[in-house]
Amino acid sequence: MILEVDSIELYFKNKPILNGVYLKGETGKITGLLGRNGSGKSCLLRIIFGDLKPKYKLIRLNNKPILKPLFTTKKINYLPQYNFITKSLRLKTVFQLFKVNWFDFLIDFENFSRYNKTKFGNLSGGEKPIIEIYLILKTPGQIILLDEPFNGVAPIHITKINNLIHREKKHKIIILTDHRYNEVIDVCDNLYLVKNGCTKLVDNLKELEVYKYLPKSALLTP
Ligand SMILES: Nc1ncnc2c1ncn2[C@@H]1O[C@H](COP(=O)(O)OP(=O)(O)OP(=O)(O)O)[C@@H](O)[C@H]1O
Repeated sequence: MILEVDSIELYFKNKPILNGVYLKGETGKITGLLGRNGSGKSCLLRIIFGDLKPKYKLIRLNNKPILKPLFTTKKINYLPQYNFITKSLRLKTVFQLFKVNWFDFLIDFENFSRYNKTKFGNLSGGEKPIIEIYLILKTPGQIILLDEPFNGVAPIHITKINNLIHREKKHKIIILTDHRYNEVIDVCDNLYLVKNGCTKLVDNLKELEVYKYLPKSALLTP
């Protein structure tokens, strides 16, 4: 499946945020969005999900225009920047509600086994997104949007999440954004830079410095 987002124009009051954005995601590929704070990455994900209505947008799936919000089609799962799981629910109940296997989760994240009766709200700031990312990736849906999945997550768990994303991408379109650019570069097949309201497909990582998203010499040398 191919998802294309085209000609997005978004304003808040009269302030232009996005203007002429194009983005493409494909099954089997992970697409990354990089950009400075406030460049419009989260807005773009919300426009794709369908809960933010821009002045103009074109969204196509396999070349066919999609006119209703994608979230109404059950094809798409979205990880927002805020925690979306009810704090008072115990983890085992959360997994039951999402119809995701708790014991499969423990194969990847064995140190959560002690938490099966713990309430979601009692997890640490970095543990909560691990649960939410896992559920978003494992719930049926062919398009996955992840807004800052690595935020607050320890490096060892980022590696596990990246492995999981790699496994899931075989039958999904995955689009993610995060400021941990090394991790984004590492996991993504395609990268876009969001700048001045537009997207630029990044052909060469050096462009991230040229377009002043990264300071000079920030890229890790092999
Ligand atoms: N509901 C809103 N009303 C007015 N302005 C908004 C609203 N939501 C977002 N904005 C503005 O739109 C711009 C883009 O916001 P967005 O959250 O998409 O940025 P971002 O690239 O995701 O930033 P960050 O990397 O800091 O999360 C910002 O200038 C923000 O202040």
